[in-house]
Amino acid sequence: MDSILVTGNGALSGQIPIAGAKNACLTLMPATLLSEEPLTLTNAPRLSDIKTMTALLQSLGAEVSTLQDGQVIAMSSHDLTSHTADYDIVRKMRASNLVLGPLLARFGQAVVSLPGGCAIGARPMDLHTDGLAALGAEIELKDGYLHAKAPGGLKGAVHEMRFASVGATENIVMAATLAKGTTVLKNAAREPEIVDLVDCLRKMGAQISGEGTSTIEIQGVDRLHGATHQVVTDRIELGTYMLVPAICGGEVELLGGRMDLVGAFVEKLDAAGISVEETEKGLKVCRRNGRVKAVDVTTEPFPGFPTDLQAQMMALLCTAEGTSVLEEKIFENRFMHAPELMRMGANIEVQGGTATVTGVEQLKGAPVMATDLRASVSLILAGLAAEGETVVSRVYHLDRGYEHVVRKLEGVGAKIERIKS
Ligand SMILES: CC(=O)N[C@H]1[C@@H](OP(=O)(O)OP(=O)(O)OC[C@H]2O[C@@H](n3ccc(=O)[nH]c3=O)[C@H](O)[C@@H]2O)O[C@H](CO)[C@@H](O)[C@@H]1O
Ligand SMILES: C=C(OP(=O)(O)O)C(=O)O
Repeated sequence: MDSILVTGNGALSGQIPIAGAKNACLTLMPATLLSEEPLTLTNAPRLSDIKTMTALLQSLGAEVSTLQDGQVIAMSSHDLTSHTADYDIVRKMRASNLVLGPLLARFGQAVVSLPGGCAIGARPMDLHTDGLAALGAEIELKDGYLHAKAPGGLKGAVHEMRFASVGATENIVMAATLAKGTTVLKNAAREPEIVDLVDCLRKMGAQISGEGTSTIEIQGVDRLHGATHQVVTDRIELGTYMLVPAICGGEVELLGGRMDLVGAFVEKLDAAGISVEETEKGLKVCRRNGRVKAVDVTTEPFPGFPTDLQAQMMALLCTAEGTSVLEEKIFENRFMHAPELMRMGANIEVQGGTATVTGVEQLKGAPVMATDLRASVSLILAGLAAEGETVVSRVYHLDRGYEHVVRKLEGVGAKIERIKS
């Protein structure tokens, strides 16, 4: 298994291009199942998760090809040969469950493995199935698989979710595009990836309003057609690289960065003494003066502070002046990076969903292990700021969500290399 060697190298400056969003692309790809005409995505990120979704769609009989070094994904679901998302694929990647809504809507049947849990916590699907049942689907659990059918087609309904789940919103909205009549989804998720999905569905002929708010209304149509759509900027990759000058010093411009994607995160950076400025090409970030200040952070659904940036923010706060309290409210087990950061000299106490971080003057390089996607990049950030060498093992987690991480960080002066095993 490959590892990454990082050697602390002081302040880092330059530009980093930001890719299309993994979490948007992984919901846009299953949208191809809603139409027999081709769907083309541009600005796709080059990630192993995208390859996993490609394999899943191909296992259903869809044609998927990647062009322009993986940045364009051309898909066609004219004839499908299967309606089953196999456990072997779903257990690798929870986003596989996003084929449920589209398959059910267009074919009236779907068999999708439950994802089970992962390193960060449980990944239940009750909110997805409750919403689809409200649209008339009959769903039962057999052998670890959800067997869903809607022989007479789905019917629009008013449905309120008890929690604004991103995945459930995506499945329900996609299913409702082909349902008979109007669906009103209340307490819907407001994440930019939902807005991007709705933009794409609208290009395919769907009639939807209210995306980006808590109430989304979908007027079902008989069929959707082909479209071409550009994947929105990855706000999590953006936030991650915004932390490079914050933790190391220097000034970095994030090409393609947008303030509206990272509002709550920028507020916390500002309180910590980091300046973020809009430029013609994106966002420019640098430390205002001296050491970063401690700040308290609570993860929340959008527009709150994202759970997917909590591990990276913790790496920064390990070096801050004072004590910060981080509360993780989305996933019950998302502090696996804390003990690894402590191997680098960080002072962190974890109790349940709360981590108390008292900043230290200097982190020290160490061999550490990535336990999940965002944990792995938090260890790289810590390694960039640490004295000496840090070796991050199990980097296959990183490949799920960060394209060309070595090249991007070398571009701003980091000493980083991938060690092939
Ligand atoms: C609200 C939130 O921050 N969602 C994040 C979540 O999306 P993802 O779609 O994976 O998860 P959800 O938005 O559904 O929310 C997660 C929370 O809801 C609970 N839950 C979810 C579905 C369900 O049917 N029943 C249920 O109880 C989960 O146990 C968890 O506590 O992970 C993605 C990858 O990290 C992030 O990009 C999303 O921003
Ligand atoms: C945890 C993540 O992804 P997934 O939900 O696909 O596991 C993530 O993007 O940080």
